[in-house]
Amino acid sequence: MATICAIGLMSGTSMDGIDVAILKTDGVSAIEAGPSLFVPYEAEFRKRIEASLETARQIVKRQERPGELVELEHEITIRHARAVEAFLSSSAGDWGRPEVIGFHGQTVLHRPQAGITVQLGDGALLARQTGLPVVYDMRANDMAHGGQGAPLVPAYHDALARCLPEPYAGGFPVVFVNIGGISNITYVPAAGDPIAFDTGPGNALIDQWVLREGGVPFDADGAIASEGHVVAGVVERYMAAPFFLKSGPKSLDRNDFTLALAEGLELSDGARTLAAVSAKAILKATEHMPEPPRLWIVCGGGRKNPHIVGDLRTGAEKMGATVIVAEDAGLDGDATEAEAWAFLAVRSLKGLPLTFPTTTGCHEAVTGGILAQPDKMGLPGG
Ligand SMILES: Nc1ncnc2c1ncn2[C@@H]1O[C@H](COP(=O)(O)OP(=O)(O)OP(=O)(O)O)[C@@H](O)[C@H]1O
Ligand SMILES: CC(=O)N[C@H]1[C@@H]2OC[C@@H](O2)[C@@H](O)[C@@H]1O[C@H](C)C(=O)O
Repeated sequence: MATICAIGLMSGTSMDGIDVAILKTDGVSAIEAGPSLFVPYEAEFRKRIEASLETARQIVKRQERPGELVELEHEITIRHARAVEAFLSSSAGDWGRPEVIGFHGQTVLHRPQAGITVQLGDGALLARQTGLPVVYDMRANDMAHGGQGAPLVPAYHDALARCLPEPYAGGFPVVFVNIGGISNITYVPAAGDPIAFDTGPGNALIDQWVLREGGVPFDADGAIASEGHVVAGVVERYMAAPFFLKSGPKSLDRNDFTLALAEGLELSDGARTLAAVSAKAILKATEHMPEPPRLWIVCGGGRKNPHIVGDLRTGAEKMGATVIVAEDAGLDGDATEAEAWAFLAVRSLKGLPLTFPTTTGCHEAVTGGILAQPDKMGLPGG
């Protein structure tokens, strides 16, 4: 199958900025990842997005944009356009001529039970601004087919798991863990569709905690947590949530877990305890896997928190597994999600499924996304 050069854009639940990546892929097994770029949001803008989550709770129909959401969507889109511009004027510009952009946007509401998921991002505007075709709104069709609308990265994780370098090649079952604001896993068996679901809070609670208690946006390299101890009772209270008993498919809204159960802890104990919660939530996912995984590959910003990774490694090794970070397998753990959006855009153009009954609970494997051309709009392939 022909390969296509695609840009992927992700602004995740951590709301810390825009990840940009570029990929040459056939959307199936050929994957050549190029450079990537992270364009951070300044604290003020992150606060605006965070505040908008409250406003977004009023949304009943997913096209609605109450209050400040109209302006915010415009600004988020323009910021993505500038990010693409900056990316293409760097060395990435010489890497390949992009034929399409996969645009995630910013999730401000995700209520799978009510069949609604809202990502702020105006694909048509991005196409006009960049002069490139844009595939966006990739979660909606999955939901329209009975799926959770998340996670979508599994199709990419599955493809990556099938082309791992030595000594990791063929070590199935492989589990990819993405520790973003929320964490999610993809279980890749030797044969058959991947199994995926959100596993619980990733960095979002830690970020909220250290911002509120310590005035910093995240616990860089787990330094704050290094001064603290795990308060086991608090971990247990978080782990008592009914969410953990459910098997997949399941997905979370950023606000499904809050700091309420950590109230009263001292700053460093809170950071350490919430890191323990993140790791425990990921390990808990093994109860919903057909077999214990042999290899865990950790992606996302949380792989830089040594407490989350350390606790995960301790628990996984007890189950006979090896835990590595994306870089150990020659991958870029900061860019995996953005690369995934490039990969999914190519799949969308080719009419290939983005999601499967085992990843989101959709009734059948379905494609998705809307294609916006710089000068017209239509469905991919149309
Ligand atoms: N050096 C670091 N040490 C500890 N944590 C870090 C470090 N760098 C980033 N992080 C954490 O990673 C988070 C960003 O992760 P990531 O970019 O994977 O999130 P995201 O794109 O919002 O993901 P998702 O959509 O999966 O929720 C930051 O908010 C921070 O908590
Ligand atoms: C609705 C939404 O934006 N969900 C995000 C979020 O962040 C992590 C987890 O929760 C995952 O379900 C998803 O993102 C990744 C990229 C996904 O769809 O695979």
